[in-house]
Formats: sequence, structure tokens, C-alpha cells
Amino acid sequence: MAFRDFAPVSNEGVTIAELCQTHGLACLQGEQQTVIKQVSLDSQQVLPQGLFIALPGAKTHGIKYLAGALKLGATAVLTDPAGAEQAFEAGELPKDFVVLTHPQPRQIAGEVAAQIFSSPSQAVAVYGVTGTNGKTTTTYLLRAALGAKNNPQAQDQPLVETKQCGVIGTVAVEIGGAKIPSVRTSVEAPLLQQLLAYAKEKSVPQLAIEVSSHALELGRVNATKFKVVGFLNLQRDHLDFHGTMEDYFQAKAKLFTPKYATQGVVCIDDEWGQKLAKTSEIDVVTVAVEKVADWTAKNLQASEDHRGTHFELHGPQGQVVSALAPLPGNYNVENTAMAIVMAIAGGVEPQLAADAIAHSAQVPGRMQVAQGRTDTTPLVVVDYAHTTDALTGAIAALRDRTEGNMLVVFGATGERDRGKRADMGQTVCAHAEVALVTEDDPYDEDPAQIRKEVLAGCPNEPVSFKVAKELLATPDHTRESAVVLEIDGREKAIITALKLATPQDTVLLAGRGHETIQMVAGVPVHLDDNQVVVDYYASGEESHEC
Ligand SMILES: CC(=O)N[C@H]1[C@@H](OP(=O)(O)OP(=O)(O)OC[C@H]2O[C@@H](n3ccc(=O)[nH]c3=O)[C@H](O)[C@@H]2O)O[C@H](CO)[C@@H](O)[C@@H]1O[C@H](C)C(=O)N[C@@H](C)C(=O)N[C@H](CCC(=O)O)C(=O)O
Ligand SMILES: Nc1ncnc2c1ncn2[C@@H]1O[C@H](COP(=O)(O)OP(=O)(O)OP(=O)(O)O)[C@@H](O)[C@H]1O
Repeated sequence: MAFRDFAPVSNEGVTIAELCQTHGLACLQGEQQTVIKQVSLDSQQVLPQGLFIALPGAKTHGIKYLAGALKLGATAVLTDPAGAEQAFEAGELPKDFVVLTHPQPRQIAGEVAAQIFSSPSQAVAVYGVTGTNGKTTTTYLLRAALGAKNNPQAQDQPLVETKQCGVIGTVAVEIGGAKIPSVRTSVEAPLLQQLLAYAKEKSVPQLAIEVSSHALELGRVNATKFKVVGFLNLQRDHLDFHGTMEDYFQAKAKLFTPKYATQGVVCIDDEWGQKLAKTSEIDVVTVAVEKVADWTAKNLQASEDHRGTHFELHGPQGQVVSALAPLPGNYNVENTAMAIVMAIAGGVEPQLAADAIAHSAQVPGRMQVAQGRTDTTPLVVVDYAHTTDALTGAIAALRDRTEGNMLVVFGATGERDRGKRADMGQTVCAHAEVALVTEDDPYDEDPAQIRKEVLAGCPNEPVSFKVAKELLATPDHTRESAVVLEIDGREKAIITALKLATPQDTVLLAGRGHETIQMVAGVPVHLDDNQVVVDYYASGEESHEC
């Protein structure tokens, strides 16, 4: 599937005259009565009767791809004056092709698309989740809560109707049973409007979407009216784009303004959430796990199967909701509480929302249990943690359900942030008992060199499988840093960890989460961490050699 397949087919569209009048566009060529029914700012996703919005970008100018858009049936282009000049200079524009200009086409792209698709966010209830960490997890939990229905067979196990709520985020776009892997967290504005219109056409009444700070800064959610917006947390990230934490916060805070929403839910466990709750321009209710809020999570207790955390959510009118965060870690209590309270704000009965989440499917690659703990197997968890903070958090989240050792399989991504590689090695060695240093996505970098840079942060020298096995067989409480193994090949590293682990241990496969394509020397290689584990236990351990 491509994003072109997620286009509505029944919308009436608008005329060029209507677009020009509403947005102050200059029409340099073409018929005013031409009807536009589709829109894209990617030349490769243009559809017949479509408007191609050709933007000037950091790398290139969209107008360079006009010929491709024409081949796919574009009826019109909207660009800046410089883009239009280039289009006319290149020649060969069909006579009836419409050329529109605006001094800042990115600023109006969302509004233009919303007009073409008849303001679809007024017909679909859109829930937006922002924050540095937890957006993906929370949108999936929220989807379960928003799709909750009473189950006549078992009142405490509600039916979860995933087709009642789509998701748009880092993992996938999933609407009404159709699914496509994502390229980024937040899609561009015209595509968002197209997806909302598609949801409307397919009678999908709700959408849970991740809203990145880039999206807010670059206008990707312009012209979207959210039913409820949620803020999770703010941690150091993306400062290359935002400059300072204050600017990063201000980008996120934009979502909590009447331009986008009227109801907000804010987690006040960190100082930024507290600041937002005080300064928000819209009404907000607060949630917290570590502080006291309108809705406060209390009495946290790890579930017996070690997969999640039971807690009570105490509400402003004395309500007590009995809840289960279906993923380990206190931060997943935060995500679960956020999802429940956003669903409540959207009109779902509190206990029903909590029950739906308790029975929801796993979130792809987010603290995903690939193998539960049994008498013969360790707990094996796949998580997207790929920063030092996230690694620390993920290891801590699993520690309280681990009697034995923590084994972590991880590597650093190639061609990105070389500075963090040694820190990752140091973090894992400080918090886990066994560090298996291997590949993440090396891209075009030499995997051995990346491993070397990660190993530079590990206090102990790498040892062989045999030596590691011997060392772990004799518990040494004076060992201050992890036993280290260096393993060429991630699949081999995962299997090595599974062979080393005892049933009391926990194995964390960190870094790649839901991803199934690993880029090695520029070549895509299929590798699904979760599947490697499933296949390993399905085929019997003995058949595998280290
Ligand atoms: C800063 C940023 O977000 N830039 C995005 C922006 O780039 P740009 O405007 O500079 O565009 P460009 O690449 O120069 O291309 C110019 C124009 O030509 C068009 N084009 C280009 C090629 C082609 O074949 N056809 C075509 O029409 C493009 O659609 C674009 O409109 O528009 C491009 C097209 O949509 C995006 O690919 C690009 O995302 C870059 C790759 C990116 O990595 N963005 C990240 C930082 C991002 O957005 N991340 C956030 C947060 C994630 C998180 O929270 O962790 C996210 O929401 O994913
Ligand atoms: N509320 C939270 N606070 C801190 N860390 C979290 C929280 N929720 C999840 N994490 C950790 O952060 C990482 C990313 O989680 P998730 O994908 O849900 O967040 P995200 O905001 O969507 O991030 P990304 O856009 O990178 O996917 C995971 O490693 C997870 O263990």
C-alpha cells in the first residue's frame, strides 16, 4: 500500500476560484472553474484531479519534481513565486494546467488541504498526543480505550474495536483495517487532511495521532481541530531543531491553544507539564503518578505475570478506577493514566476505558513481551529504547520483575550522533549484568567501528560466550560493571542472549522496537527482533549454535 491508497474517492472538491478567494492565491495560468479533489506536497503521491504543492525545502525545491506530478495526473500546482518562475522557464506546461502562487505556501498547505477535503477534522474525533517519550505507546492504549464496548459475555473484559479508532504515528498509519508503515512520526499537513477525509469516508469515527514538536513548528497539524489533546513529558531531545528547551516546550505548548483544541490533559510529573498546566490557553485536567493531580495513579503493584502494573486511578470526584498498565515500567503507568483520562475527556466511561486498556493487544516494539517468563524461559522484552535515558528507563522498568540478571542486546545507529555511542555502552554496563554489543542500523558505516565506539564506554573487555557463561554461573556481587560480549550480527547476538539467560533473568532487546528492516552497508536486511525470539523458542533451543 502507498499513501495514495488512503485517499477519499467521494469528496466533491473545490474550484480553483474558491481556493484563490479563500487563501489569497495568485492564479498565473488555468481555468478558474477547474475542480480539485486531491492534494499532496510529495510529487510521488499526487492523484488525478490533484493539486501538487511544490515547496521550497532545505534540500531541494518541490517544483523540480513537477514533471513527475504531471505524469500522475496533477491538475494544478501551488508554489512560491520563485517556483512558478522555474516552472515557466522549464516550459512544456500543458495549456490547461493551473499554476497558483503564494509567498509562503507551507503556511497555508494545511488550510488549503482542509478546504479540498471539506474540513474532515470536524467529522472525525481527533485525539492528539505530544511529549518527548511515550507518544506511540499512549496512542495505541488510547485506541483501545476509544474502541471499548461493553462485552455481554464478560463484563470485565470489554470488546476492543480497533476499527473504531485509527492511529497515525511512528509505527504505522492504520485506518479502518488498512495499514501502512510510517516514514515519520507526524505526516505532512495535506496528507493528514487526506487521512482524516479517508477515515470519514470509511466511517472510522476516531483517530489517535502522535503530534511531534516538528509537526507543530512546521504546521503539519494546521487546520486540524482536536477533540482532546494530551501532553506527556519533555526531555532533552531535538535541540538541533529547537535550539533551547524553552523553545522546544513552546513548540509543544502550541497544541494547547484554541487554534487546535478546547480540552487538554496534562501529565504534571515533570516541571514542563506543571508549567503547561499553569499556562495553557485551554481547559486542562491533570494526571500524575509521582505528584498529586486531578487524576492520580496510586497503589502501583507489578502484575503476577511480570508483564504490567496494577494501579488505582483516583479522580477529582472521588472516583477510583481499577487499572492495569499492560506494559512494564512506571512510565507506562503514566502513559496508561494519560490514555484513560483522554478517553474520559472524550466521553468514555472511566472503568470501561481502563478495562479496555487492560485487555488490549501489545504495542508494537514498545516494551513488547516477546517471551513471557516461565519455569524454563526468561522474560524477553523488545523495546525501542535507543538513547541513554531510554535505556536507563527500560532497564529500571524491568529490574523490579527480575530476580536474576538483566541482559541487554543493543548497538548504536550508524551515521547519527557518534557522541552518544560510548555513553550508551557506559549506561548499559552500569545498570545491567550483561551487555551484548552488536548492530542497530549501521547504514553505510562499518559495524565493527560502531561497536568499537560503543565498547569504548564499557569498563570491562569483551569475553567469549564460554567465559561469560562461566562468569555468570558464579554470582559475583562485587562485580561493579556488566560482563561484556561483542557480537557481529544482531540475530546472533539475540540468540546468544537467549542461550545465556536463565529463567530468573530478563533479556532486553533494545533499540529497534517495531522495525523490521535493518540497513547494513546501504542494503535493507529483514530483521524482526520479536520474530527472532518467537522462532527461537518455537524451533527448540538445541538446534541453535552460538
Ligand atoms: C525538518 C523537516 O522535518 N524536514 C522535512 C521537510 O523537508 P524540506 O521542507 O527541507 O524538504 P526537501 O527534502 O528539501 O524537499 C522539498 C520539497 O520537495 C518535495 N519532493 C521531494 C522529492 C520528490 O521526489 N518529490 C517531491 O515532491 C518534498 O515533498 C518537499 O516538499 O519535508 C520533507 C518532505 O516531507 C521531509 O522529508 C523532511 O523531513 C526530514 C527528512 C526529517 O527527518 N524530519 C524529522 C526531523 C521529523 O520531522 N521528525 C519528527 C519528530 C520525530 C520524533 O519526535 O522523534 C517527525 O514528526 O517525524
Ligand atoms: N512516559 C514515558 N516517559 C519516559 N520514557 C518513556 C515513556 N513512555 C515510553 N518511554 C520509553 O521511551 C521510548 C519511546 O517510547 P514511545 O515510542 O512510546 O515514545 P515516542 O514519544 O513515540 O517516541 P518516538 O517518537 O521516538 O517513537 C521507549 O524506549 C520507551 O520505553
